[in-house]
Order: sequence, then structure tokens, then C-alpha cells
Amino acid sequence: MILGQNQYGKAENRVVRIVRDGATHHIKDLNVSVSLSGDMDEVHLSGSNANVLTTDATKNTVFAFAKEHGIASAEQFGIHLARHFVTSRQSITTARIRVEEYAWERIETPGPKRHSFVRTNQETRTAQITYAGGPDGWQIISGLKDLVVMNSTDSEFRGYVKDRYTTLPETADRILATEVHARWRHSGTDGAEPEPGHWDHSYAQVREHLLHAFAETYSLSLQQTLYQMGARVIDKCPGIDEIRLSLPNKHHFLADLEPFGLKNDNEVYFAADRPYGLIEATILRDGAEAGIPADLTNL
Ligand SMILES: O=c1[nH]c(=O)c2[nH]c(=O)[nH]c2[nH]1
Repeated sequence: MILGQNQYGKAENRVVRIVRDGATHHIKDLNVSVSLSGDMDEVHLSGSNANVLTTDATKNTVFAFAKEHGIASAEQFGIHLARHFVTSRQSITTARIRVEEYAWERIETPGPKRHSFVRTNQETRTAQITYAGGPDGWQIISGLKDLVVMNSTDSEFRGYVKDRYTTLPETADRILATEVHARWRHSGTDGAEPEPGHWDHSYAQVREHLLHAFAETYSLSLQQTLYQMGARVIDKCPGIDEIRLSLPNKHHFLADLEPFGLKNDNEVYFAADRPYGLIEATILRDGAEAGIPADLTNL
């Protein structure tokens, strides 16, 4: 038998970095997972730990880098870490850094103190940085998850296959709601430090395009809406070659009010949490090769 693909590292390092600018403080709150691979046959086969950088040290590196380099963005922090692991040890050939970022909003109060925050309840920003060495060894995938959106009209669903198990009534006016889970891959990344604010600006742009495309599309299906959302990003963001969207259809069924002698004129819905339709697709720039895995749940 042979040893197949393997990787190791410390998962879910919860690192919070405070920047104190006088009375005004800033917070970065990340969940960072490090995964290293390379010449690790012997630790599995003979038990020699000679090539093993401990997962404990990878954890320590995350916290030390938060101090030494600061956290400009999830992407930039991941780039620093990935470069460090691959360039500092010959036995490590690939580093994959996954980051979730939790957003805090300032609680604005009268007076000079600016150190209170409330966790925003919207999406979680994500990033995955993989570095396999050399100038071309970078892959940077940004993303978001749990961004819940709803259109209360301008959505229909008709003309689908009717087999003997089909009971769903056609509708020309329904609620369309989903929880956006998106990943997008940046092209031409060489790990160089872009201008300050680059990654935040890029993130804000993609988020805006996704939301606007969702709002502006008259939907004939969630599949069609998904394509419009992804296509908008590829069209408007030249530095992004690929985007994958995973959209659960958060079904809203008309509540049956007839037993109570009430007419339901598209006003009262039952928001079902499961089961849900799950609509997923990748949209690619012409000529680009797919690099984002199909199953986003582990990303
Ligand atoms: O937008 C939709 N796409 C489907 O494929 C589907 N299937 C279903 O039952 N409802 C919906 N809605």
C-alpha cells in the first residue's frame, strides 16, 4: 500500500488583533486554519518527526504574525503565513491558509472613547490562500457565507418538468430568498503586496455586485438568478476569473388560511427551514480554468 495525499496543521486559531490609535481602537477577529503538506512520508511510515514543524508552532506563528505584520486583511495575513511556511522549511512544499473573518461594528457614543463594538450579524468573510512555492504558486480565493437576501416579488417559477411525483404548483409571483455562499478566485496573483486597502476594496465590490444582481434580476428560477449574480462579478471585476455560488433556496410557502375563512393574497408565508433546494454553479471567464472545488462546504 502507499500513503496518499496528506496534510496537517492547526485548525481554527481564533486570533483577535486590536490596533490602538489613541482612544480609537480597531478590531480584526479571525479564525485561521493552517494546513501544511510536503515531505511528510516518514512521520506516517516510520514515525520519524524530523520533518515535522509542530502544529503548536504553526499556531504560535499565527499569533506572532498578528503582532509582527498586523492584519491588514484576511487575504494579506494568509499570504504572509503561507509564504513563511513554504519558504522557511524545505520539507514543506505547500501551505493552505483558510481564514474566516468576523465583522465588528463600532458602537458610536458621545465623547472621545471609541473602544466599544457590536458583532455584525451579516455575512462572514472568508479567504483561502494556497502557496506551492515559486512566483506562480499562488492561489487566492476570497469569499463570503451566510449572507441572507430576499426578494418579496419579481420571482416566478413555471414551465418545469411534470412527472407523476410533481405536486409543486406553478407560480408567477413568489418570494425568492437565499443565503449566499460564494467563493471567487483572483487571477494573476504573485503574492506581492498590493496597495493598502486592495483586498477590502475588492471584497466590497464583489459583495455589492452580488447584491445588486440579486435585486435587479427578474427571476425565472434561482438557477437563473445565480448565473446573473456570478456573471455580474466576472463582467465587472477584471481581476476575478472564476466564482462559485452555492445558494440554498429558502422556501416560503403560502400559508393555508382557508380553514379560518381568510383569503391569502400572497401576504402570509410559512418560512420552511428544511428541506431546501440547493442550487450551485461556477461561472468562469472565457478561457479560465476551474480551480474552485465544487463542494464549498469544506472551504
Ligand atoms: O428556482 C427554483 N429552481 C428549482 O430547480 C426548483 N425546484 C423547486 O421545487 N423549486 C425551485 N425553484
